[in-house]
Amino acid sequence: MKIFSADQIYQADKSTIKKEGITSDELMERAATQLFDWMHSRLRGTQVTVQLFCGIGNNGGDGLVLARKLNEHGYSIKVHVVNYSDKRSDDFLLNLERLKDGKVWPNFINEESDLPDISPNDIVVDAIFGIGLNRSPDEWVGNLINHINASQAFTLSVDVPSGLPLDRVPWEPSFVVRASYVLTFQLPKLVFFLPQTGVYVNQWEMLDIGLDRDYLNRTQTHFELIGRPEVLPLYRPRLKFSHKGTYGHSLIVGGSYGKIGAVQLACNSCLTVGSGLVTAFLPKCGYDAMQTAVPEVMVLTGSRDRNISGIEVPFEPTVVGIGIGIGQDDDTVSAFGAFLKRMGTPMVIDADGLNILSHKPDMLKDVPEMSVLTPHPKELERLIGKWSSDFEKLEKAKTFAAKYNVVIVIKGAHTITIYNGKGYVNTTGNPGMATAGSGDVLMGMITGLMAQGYSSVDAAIFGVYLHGLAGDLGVSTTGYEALRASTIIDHIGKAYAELFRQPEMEQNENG
Ligand SMILES: NC(=O)C1=CN([C@@H]2O[C@H](COP(=O)(O)OP(=O)(O)OC[C@H]3O[C@@H](n4cnc5c(N)ncnc54)[C@H](O)[C@@H]3O)[C@@H](O)[C@H]2O)[C@@H](O)CC1
Ligand SMILES: Nc1ncnc2c1ncn2[C@@H]1O[C@H](COP(=O)(O)OP(=O)(O)O)[C@@H](O)[C@H]1O
Ligand SMILES: [K+]
Repeated sequence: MKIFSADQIYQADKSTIKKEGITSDELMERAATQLFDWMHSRLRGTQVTVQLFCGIGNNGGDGLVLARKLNEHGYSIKVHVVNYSDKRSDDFLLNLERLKDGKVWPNFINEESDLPDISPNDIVVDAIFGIGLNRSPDEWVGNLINHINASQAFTLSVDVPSGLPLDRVPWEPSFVVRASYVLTFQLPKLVFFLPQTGVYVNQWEMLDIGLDRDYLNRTQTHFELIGRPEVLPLYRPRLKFSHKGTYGHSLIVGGSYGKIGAVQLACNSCLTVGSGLVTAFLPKCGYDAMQTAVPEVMVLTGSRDRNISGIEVPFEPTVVGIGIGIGQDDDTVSAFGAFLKRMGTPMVIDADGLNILSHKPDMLKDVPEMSVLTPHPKELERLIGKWSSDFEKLEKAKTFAAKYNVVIVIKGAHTITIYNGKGYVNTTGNPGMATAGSGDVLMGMITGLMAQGYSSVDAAIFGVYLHGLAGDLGVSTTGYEALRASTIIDHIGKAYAELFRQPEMEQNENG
């Protein structure tokens, strides 16, 4: 699903209004009716006080329409207009009149006003600022936002948490509503998924307000949200008359004394994701452990006991995964550099492989094009330099990926795969996966997918999604703390199955 910018969302609004021949207040009515239906279907008339904080733009207008509908259905409401500007929008003014026609008289909050009491049992509707925010809220508005945050009331934000801009980090982090729930109009917003801005959103949901499909379909975006509908078409089915050669021969190069486990995990996940053959290249000390732990994997060793030197393999691998646990000894670094020079086919490079590239940027020119680099944030920083915000991080990663024609997988909650100026934001995974070795599992999976013929970009996007899904399925049996990297591997098969599971409703309808 595409992730649109604020400007593009305004265009979508305009285009919808023009195409359907409706007025902008009709679109607002439609949007706010969705908000009301969502609340009403959950509250079912419960006598709780709903305090609505409405700005003076269209986000505030949505809040006013919602207030009118709640009032019409007998809910106990208090409406506050946060009077932060004289430039009230037409649809705000129209709906203010309609609210007054229903005998609801809002409380106007100005700079001098006392802050209203909010009980922890109230429901707060936050409709102060929407996607039109373009500078820091004034201090008194920020103080009101702090007051809402301190209330402990359930806070439902309309479209976006107020104070959160769509294209940068907040000017003042404390002047942003911490939303319990965000009901966002139709389209996901990038800020929900970035570490610096996602913290303001606990849960979120999209409400379809019927924006012009043609506009949405034809407009190109810089980011895309990756869910099941996006990964299913990438899946490459196993063919009846295939054999192990059909699914490629992966070479996993890694390990040093005390870090052989990383290679075991990567080889195991590479096999489990479907690579036809897997060979590990290790220092000698890993031989017995590897042969015992994963019998399906073939093992080659270098000449040294405790670390990798001269990487020689007597076959042409379909794809190479390299870097986990290799350390940065001088002879390992030169073996890695020589190997990069020799290999022409795309690789998956992780961990110390990336750290070596950061220390020896000359080697970057030898990285085969279309290789996949899988840094966690620290490794990324070493590679592309420091950034001042998540937005700059993404821009720098895009520039780097374009310069070397590689795919960059920025790991974390909502891993983002960067290629060709675009970012693919993953939706699976959970904090249980913040555990030793889960990155090794991912690198094995991406390698194993490339071995089977997935392109580098598809392997990265599909692999990241499947890895997160396996983690989500794993966590349902172990809980967050006890999830181990091996549990993720144990659930790769179930994750594939889950991709093709019919949703329960469809099953019921069909049977
Ligand atoms: N996108 C859609 O499809 C729809 C959007 N609607 C609503 O419209 C919202 C956008 O409305 P607006 O464009 O009126 O913008 P907002 O309601 O977010 O903000 C109102 C105005 O305040 C001004 N402003 C920005 N930052 C400020 C600050 N720090 N202090 C004081 N004033 C500031 C700006 O001029 C801005 O236009 C959306 O978030 C959504 O809630 C819905 O009504 C209908 C459909
Ligand atoms: N909070 C989180 N939510 C979702 N996924 C996470 C979270 N923390 C880590 N992960 C995932 O776990 C993996 C961790 O990789 P990495 O840091 O390289 O671990 P290691 O080096 O121990 O193998 C990445 O795929 C990352 O996306
Ligand atoms: K809001």
